[in-house]
Amino acid sequence: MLPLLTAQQIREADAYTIAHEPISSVNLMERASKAFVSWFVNHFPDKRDTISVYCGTGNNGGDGLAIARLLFEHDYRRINVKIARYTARSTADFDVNLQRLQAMQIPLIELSESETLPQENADILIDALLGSGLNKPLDGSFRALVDHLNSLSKCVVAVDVPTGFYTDGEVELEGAALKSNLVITFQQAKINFLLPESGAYINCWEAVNIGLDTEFISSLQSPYQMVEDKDIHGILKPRTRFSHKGTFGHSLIIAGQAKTMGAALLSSSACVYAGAGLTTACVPEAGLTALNSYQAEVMAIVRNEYQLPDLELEKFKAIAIGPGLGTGDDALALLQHVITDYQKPLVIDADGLNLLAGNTILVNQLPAKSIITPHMKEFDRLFGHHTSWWQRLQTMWQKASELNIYIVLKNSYTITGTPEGQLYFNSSSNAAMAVGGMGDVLTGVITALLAQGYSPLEACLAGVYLHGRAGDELALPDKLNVVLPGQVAARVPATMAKLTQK
Ligand SMILES: NC(=O)C1=CN([C@@H]2O[C@H](COP(=O)(O)OP(=O)(O)OC[C@H]3O[C@@H](n4cnc5c(N)ncnc54)[C@H](OP(=O)(O)O)[C@@H]3O)[C@@H](O)[C@H]2O)[C@@H](O)CC1
Ligand SMILES: [K+]
Repeated sequence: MLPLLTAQQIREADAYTIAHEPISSVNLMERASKAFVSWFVNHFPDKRDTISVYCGTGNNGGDGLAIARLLFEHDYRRINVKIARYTARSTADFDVNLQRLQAMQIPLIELSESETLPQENADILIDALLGSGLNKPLDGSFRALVDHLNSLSKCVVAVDVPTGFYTDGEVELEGAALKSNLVITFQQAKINFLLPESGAYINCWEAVNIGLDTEFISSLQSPYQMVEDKDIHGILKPRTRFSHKGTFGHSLIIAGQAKTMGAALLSSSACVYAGAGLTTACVPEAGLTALNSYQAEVMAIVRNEYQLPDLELEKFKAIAIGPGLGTGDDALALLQHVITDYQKPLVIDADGLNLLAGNTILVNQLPAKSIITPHMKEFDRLFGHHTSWWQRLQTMWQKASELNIYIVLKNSYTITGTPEGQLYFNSSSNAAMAVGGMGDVLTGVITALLAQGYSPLEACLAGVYLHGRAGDELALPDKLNVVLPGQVAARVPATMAKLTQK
């Protein structure tokens, strides 16, 4: 796991590395700038590009000055530097790098508050105005400069953080930040890069290693963690010889109505592909033919709207309820039945969540360690309206612990909130997976992992990662625009095989 740090913790990690490696802060700045430049030259190999480096007078600006010098040394000769001298203060490392730069043949101008904004003819703008030191929304000259640069629609590459963008805490929707095509960020992703609001400012980001002390970073108490490939390798176990269908558990998926059988088919099929020993789907009679022809491996319990089916709940190792279930009285009665009579963690998705919304009594009765898998709207229906994703994180943190459940909030970087107060960001998946039915597949995968004896936390982390990674393997090599949920389900066994190879 990679702990994700707040701006304050990043400063602590910088200071710790400087004191204990030891390395001088100006040399750490040089190392960070070199890491930026190595990535930059690979992405922008054309040395005839004209480049303007915009620098503030803090350490982010110091990086910008070092980057300009290093790029010049890499034979990028059509480079110029513009320093926004909007305050009399500058950092010592900025001053050192200004002296180093002045010894070179690089055109440099200083912008003062009263000056009109500069003409800009460069192809690429490097943004080193402000970084993680941002402590108030942009206004005055910085705001005017950022608005001006945004209006030019140039290719912007930000150093560490786009100017004006908060790395953690609420992203002000009205606030201005410099929109960047690429952010080359130091050491690790910043928390807000992983929240949807960043989409308006950051097209893509890349973290480059600058050698901050990783042991110290791991020792910092951060509720925010990034799940990596190696973590899932550590969770998923290969199947052993002499295992049989009983080894991998019997799961029950309660889903579908006549018109929404697709959700039941996708979730139960994904459960089969993700390795449950046996899968039974509880569906209406109208869906039986579809179920039998779509996925022969799934058994059925037929239900009608007038009486509760005899489910024999205790014989199932894992139960999921909700995909396409509807929100009628019969669905509510079923949900009440499984919540009150099943003694193990449940997986609840889609209409199961819509039924829970506003039903505080039922929410409070959820079996301990149950897993709910809302998307943003379902989350808000359950826990109230939120105006930002940062707020949602705080609610998730609070509710997961209060209700003793796992909350899997689906998004580009799906977040799993735990009763212990951790928030895990998933690192797989891609935009081609934004298709209806993808969540039903995730429900099936998580349920299958529970049935196989993985703990609820393992089932959430591995299920979410596996699902996203299967989608990546399908979409990324050919840059596909769309992958279908059924394809993702069918891909899961191959992805799982890779993640269980030691
Ligand atoms: N530390 C290290 O070892 C390493 C750090 N590195 C680099 O340092 C960067 C962080 O540098 P930094 O802390 O100097 O802050 P930076 O972002 O340059 O801002 C400068 C000053 O601007 C001010 N300010 C804030 N908000 C403002 C606003 N809205 N409008 C106007 N002014 C505003 C505020 O000063 P204040 O106004 O509070 O006096 C702030 O201090 C980091 O992103 C990375 O690039 C790397 O080299 C690796 C090693
Ligand atoms: K910046």
